[in-house]
Amino acid sequence: MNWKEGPIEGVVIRPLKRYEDARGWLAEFFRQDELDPSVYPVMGYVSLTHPGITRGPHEHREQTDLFVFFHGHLRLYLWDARPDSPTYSHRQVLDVGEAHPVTALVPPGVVHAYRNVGHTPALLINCPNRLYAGWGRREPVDEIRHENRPDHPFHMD
Ligand SMILES: Cc1cn([C@H]2C[C@H](O)[C@@H](COP(=O)(O)OP(=O)(O)O[C@H]3O[C@H](C)C(=O)[C@H](O)[C@H]3O)O2)c(=O)[nH]c1=O
Repeated sequence: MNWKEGPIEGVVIRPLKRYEDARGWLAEFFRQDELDPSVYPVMGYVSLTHPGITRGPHEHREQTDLFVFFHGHLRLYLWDARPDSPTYSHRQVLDVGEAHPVTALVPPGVVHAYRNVGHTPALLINCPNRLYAGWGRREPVDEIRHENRPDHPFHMD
């Protein structure tokens, strides 16, 4: 697969506005009056990733992720693997975290992964619009874990 660097339709990267004062800082990471109802979060989780570790590449069939990158130094990779997308075969790579705090809205079918390229653990918050394993954790997890496919085309340089 020949990936081309370029924007991916439906991916929205927004800088976090940090309200800083002598006590520290505060930043909003989503508001319903700034989101389409179809992607309103229904849950949230936080994960910590150690230096040098990669999470992904993963993909969802129905779920939209709303990632919040705000702590540590992560390199985010996105691949448009949707054959019917006008930006099919586009790839986006961006460094995010403490120095570049952002939210990243990632639609279903956009493959995503991130690597901790810093020297300290990195935190991530995700507020997806689907419950993990459905209501009461009774459904299959909506996730394709490409890292388990030796021949996957989602290479992170
Ligand atoms: C996501 C999630 C995971 N878990 C449990 C399942 C495992 O026992 C453990 C670690 O989960 P996982 O190995 O899926 O974590 P990652 O590899 O970081 O993947 C997560 O972050 C990447 C970026 C993705 O895109 C995945 O969809 C998301 O699962 O937490 C839960 O209990 N609830 C949850 O909402």
